[in-house]
Amino acid sequence: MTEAGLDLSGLTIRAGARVLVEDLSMTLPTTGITALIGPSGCGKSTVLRWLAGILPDTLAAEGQARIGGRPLRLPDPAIGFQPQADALFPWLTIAQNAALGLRVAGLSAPAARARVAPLFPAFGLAGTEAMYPAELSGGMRQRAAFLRTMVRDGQFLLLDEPFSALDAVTRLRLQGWLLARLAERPRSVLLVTHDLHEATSLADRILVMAARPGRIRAEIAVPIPPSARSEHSLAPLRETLKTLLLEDPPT
Ligand SMILES: Nc1ncnc2c1ncn2[C@@H]1O[C@H](COP(=O)(O)OP(=O)(O)OP(=O)(O)O)[C@@H](O)[C@H]1O
Repeated sequence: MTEAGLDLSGLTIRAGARVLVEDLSMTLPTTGITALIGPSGCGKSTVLRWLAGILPDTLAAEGQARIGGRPLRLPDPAIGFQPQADALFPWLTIAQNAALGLRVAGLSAPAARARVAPLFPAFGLAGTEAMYPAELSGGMRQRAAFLRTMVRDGQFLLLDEPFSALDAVTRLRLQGWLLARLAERPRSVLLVTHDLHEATSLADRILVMAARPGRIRAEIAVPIPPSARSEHSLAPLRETLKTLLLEDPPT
């Protein structure tokens, strides 16, 4: 791992007497995509929420995390978190939604608006500033959510199933679009997904979680360079992942 990467160790999360996540450790380098996969309910979103500093008070957590050697703050300015689906507020305009993360971080409304305004064209959202989420397509809403997450400039982006609500073509376009944004401004992405095609085609590394309690059961590097990845070349890796996931008994 590079010096300024994120190191998480010994994370245990409990809901009362129930252990949701047990002794989970992982590292994230400063750039690249790490996919986090695992059966439904194994604790993927819970781990992301803890890293983002928004775990509900009803859950108790212990564990250590450091970024480049310094302790992680909860919440930490180096971390950007995007919850499941697009999670835009329907009563706010796209410009207000996009500026929300900066407002929460303490910027005034005019300063936050000034920061997000120039980014609308690069996110394919020019002309949507005064519109409301319901007036946009699913792909545009998702790009607005990305804009809100990425404008905060955290080095580590935690993305919880960012493409799952999109149709297949929009999903492919947006996956390519995300790779282009990361090529412009390299960051480290922790991508939660249920889609093995998505995990194998985008990630450098795949962490497989097991359930009850949630823990990492395998870490698999994707051995094929992105330019050489194809349905055919990735098929054996997908089979390996499918086997690992099916070994976990259903809830
Ligand atoms: N606030 C909470 N209080 C009690 N239990 C919770 C709470 N939040 C999550 N859980 C439980 O923690 C477990 C993990 O949930 P989580 O949403 O993290 O799983 P997941 O792997 O992200 O699932 P999915 O893939 O279906 O989104 C589940 O059993 C869930 O019921």
